[in-house]
Amino acid sequence: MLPVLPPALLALADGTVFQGTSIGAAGRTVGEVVFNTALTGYQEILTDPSYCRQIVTLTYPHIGNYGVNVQDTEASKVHAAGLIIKDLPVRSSNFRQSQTLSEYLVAEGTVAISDLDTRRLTRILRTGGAQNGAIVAYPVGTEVTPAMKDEAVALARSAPSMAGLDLAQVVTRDEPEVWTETEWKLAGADGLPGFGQVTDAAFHVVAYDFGVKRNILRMLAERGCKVTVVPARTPAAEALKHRPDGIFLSNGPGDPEPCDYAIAAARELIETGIPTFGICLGHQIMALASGARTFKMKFGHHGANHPVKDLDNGRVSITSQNHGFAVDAATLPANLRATHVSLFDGTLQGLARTDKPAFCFQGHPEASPGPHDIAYLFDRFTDLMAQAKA
Ligand SMILES: NC(=O)CC[C@H](N)C(=O)O
Repeated sequence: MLPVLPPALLALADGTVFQGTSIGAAGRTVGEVVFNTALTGYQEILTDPSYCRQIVTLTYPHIGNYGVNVQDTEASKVHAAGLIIKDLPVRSSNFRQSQTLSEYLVAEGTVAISDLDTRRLTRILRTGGAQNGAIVAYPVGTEVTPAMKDEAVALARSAPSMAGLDLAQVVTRDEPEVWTETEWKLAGADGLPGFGQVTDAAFHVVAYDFGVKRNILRMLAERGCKVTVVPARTPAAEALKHRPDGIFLSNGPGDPEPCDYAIAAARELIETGIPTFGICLGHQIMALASGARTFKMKFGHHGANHPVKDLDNGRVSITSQNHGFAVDAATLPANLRATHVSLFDGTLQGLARTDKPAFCFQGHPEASPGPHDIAYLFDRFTDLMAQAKA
């Protein structure tokens, strides 16, 4: 006999209510509901700090097939406000599995819902744009009433709008940390699976943690960087005390515009001429620091198969994406040029300063999860640092 599962509701601020099954922690959650089209990588998505205050709908129907493991986490905890999926397989299997997805969600206190029509939900979000929502998970056997649905809609409407929210301060760290761990390999230097360590670092990078993903730090370390990860509010003068060869501006949640402390630090650091690389929120912060503007997109880009064109050589990369804001191409100052563009909607994907060794990318070259086509941007950063040192 199949187990009786606890009921759950997903309510959207527009009044739409879906009934499904709770597959995570009991309780309630609110956030901006977005959809991600990646086929795999749910653990990396859940733990990506950029999803703070967002409830993620995964459009791929079977989620949980390979459980979760110790290595694939992008941060020390789940950051997504909630998870929405179509179907949780009864069994999961993988040689690295340490928990099932459901066990993990319960342990992390993450409220999640399955067994609802995620295609219908995605169409609502795509047509009307991302909107706030709430998931309410009830105890087994609860009879869901119309009053409970009304209450869930009211909860969805109580969530603040993402526009104007500085969430980098919410997810950043308190103290600096030195990072030396390289990428996970099936067979490392000793022939065993595991992460490596950077030895004899060629470069020292100061990385601003606005919600940094671990794979970014690993890809920097893999390329010979010792990374000092610093809190979001670190003033430029403080960062310079580390005598960095390069400055990295990380990804992160929320609206870039209110992050005035980060914009000011980035402006000052880029001015020094130290090579600077920004990813996602870091790209937006570099653009704002250079005088461009950002705007809130209708439903953003969240997936692992977005084609992006490199305007310098025409090369198209399939990329990982997760952003709800973008830099307005019409506002670029004379010293900021477009280097990459999305082939989905023509929005800006990459920028470079014409007067300083600083560049940035809107998508996720660390691709965790996702394809590695555009990992060359990390090499561009180490090349810039090598040139500056020579
Ligand atoms: N992944 C990110 O860094 C996202 C940046 C920003 N929070 C956005 O939604 O656009």
